[in-house]
Amino acid sequence: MSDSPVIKTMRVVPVAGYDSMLLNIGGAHNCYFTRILVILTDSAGRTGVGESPCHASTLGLLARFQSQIEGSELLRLNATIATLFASDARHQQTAHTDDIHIPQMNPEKFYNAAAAIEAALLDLMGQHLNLPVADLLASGRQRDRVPVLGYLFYIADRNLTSMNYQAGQAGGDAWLQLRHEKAMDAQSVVRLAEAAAERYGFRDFKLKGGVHHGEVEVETVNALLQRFPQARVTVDPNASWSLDEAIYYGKQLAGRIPYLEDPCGAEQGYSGRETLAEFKRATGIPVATNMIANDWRQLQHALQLNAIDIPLADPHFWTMRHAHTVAQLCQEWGLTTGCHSNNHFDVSLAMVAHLGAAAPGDRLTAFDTHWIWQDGQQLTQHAPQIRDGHLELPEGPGLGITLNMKRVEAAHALYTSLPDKNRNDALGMQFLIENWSFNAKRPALLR
Ligand SMILES: O=C([O-])C(=O)C[C@H](O)[C@@H](O)C(=O)[O-]
Ligand SMILES: [Mg+2]
Repeated sequence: MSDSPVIKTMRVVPVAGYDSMLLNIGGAHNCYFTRILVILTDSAGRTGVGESPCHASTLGLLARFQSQIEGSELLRLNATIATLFASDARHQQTAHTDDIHIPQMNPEKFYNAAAAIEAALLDLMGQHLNLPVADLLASGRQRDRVPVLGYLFYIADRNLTSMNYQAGQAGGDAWLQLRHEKAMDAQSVVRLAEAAAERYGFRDFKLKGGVHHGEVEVETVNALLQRFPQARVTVDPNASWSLDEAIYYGKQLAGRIPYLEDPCGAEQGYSGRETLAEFKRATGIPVATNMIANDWRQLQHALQLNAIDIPLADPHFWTMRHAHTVAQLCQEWGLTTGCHSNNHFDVSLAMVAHLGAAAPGDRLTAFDTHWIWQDGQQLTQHAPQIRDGHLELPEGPGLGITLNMKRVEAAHALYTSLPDKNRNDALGMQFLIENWSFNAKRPALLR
């Protein structure tokens, strides 16, 4: 394969940006969030990039993989990725998950590392072939824009902390201001949704639950539905409700929401897959998950139990190509394709755009993205755009993005300056509730 470009360098750049004090079952988002960029250069003088969540163990894995990537032939991408999988057999024994802020979950970050490398290789391959990455995924490009939802959070009062949360821009766009301000009740979440809809044109919303008592979160969903009667609104309590509670709240929302996300989880010796199956039978509400079907083995069990309808296959914890395979499976087996997200920069936004653009069929639920909380902090020359409730596929070959190296170096300098580089949502939460600690079965404010 002498005419293949060869990977010359692999640079791993941890980067940081700013976040709002967003509440979830794991606590409060820190004022900083961290990510990893994998930047590859090849012998044709091109640069490819991928992004992943940041964790010390992911950085360790990437350092280990560097010698397998440098010197490899771009056109042997399949073999290169297979070698990574073969070199890390442990990933097959442990369920992986994105939820790095939830302490008991597995810290093994193999998939995060492989996903960032694979995305960077696909970016280079697309540039080499003069094709967008969406055309390299097995179904090829199906659409030029992907429906995305407005991801809403309750926001704690940053003034109660000594942390470096940013203030909004007064007098400008309402979203850019409100996303930094306290929003702890239904009315202020509706105001946030209005501002997000005005800026991005959303017709779908997801409320991050697992924060207040379930009654309050149902009330917030009701308020959103009342304000946006045509919208698809849902809530994700991250399995903090018991099965009984989930059925109780589910029956209140049935018929008015398109699906519920991880309404309950493992309890009393039953797995989350088993309780979700019971929830579905009791309420008839479709179930989405990013907690209990995160690898092929978990997905198989979830489907055998008929526990889920929408596997939210995030390319960062499946890899882009495996997430696309999940989308194909959804298409063939009558499930709905969706995608989970964490905070991210615009390289991840481009990865999600290409995945969504290549997902086959029309049973696609609006994809998650946290980007609206990071909008303005892009690390590329032109970030992909969200307009009219859709994420637009960037133009050009590969991922269609070009890094802004000045911004990347600044984000790396910010990362280097941070005392605590792994995500820890308990820190901010302890300003609100003394000695607060994580409990998988309790919403964050119920202590
Ligand atoms: O759908 C989910 O479970 C998530 O988005 C997990 C995230 O970690 C979310 O809870 C967050 O960022 O606070
Ligand atoms: Mg979720």
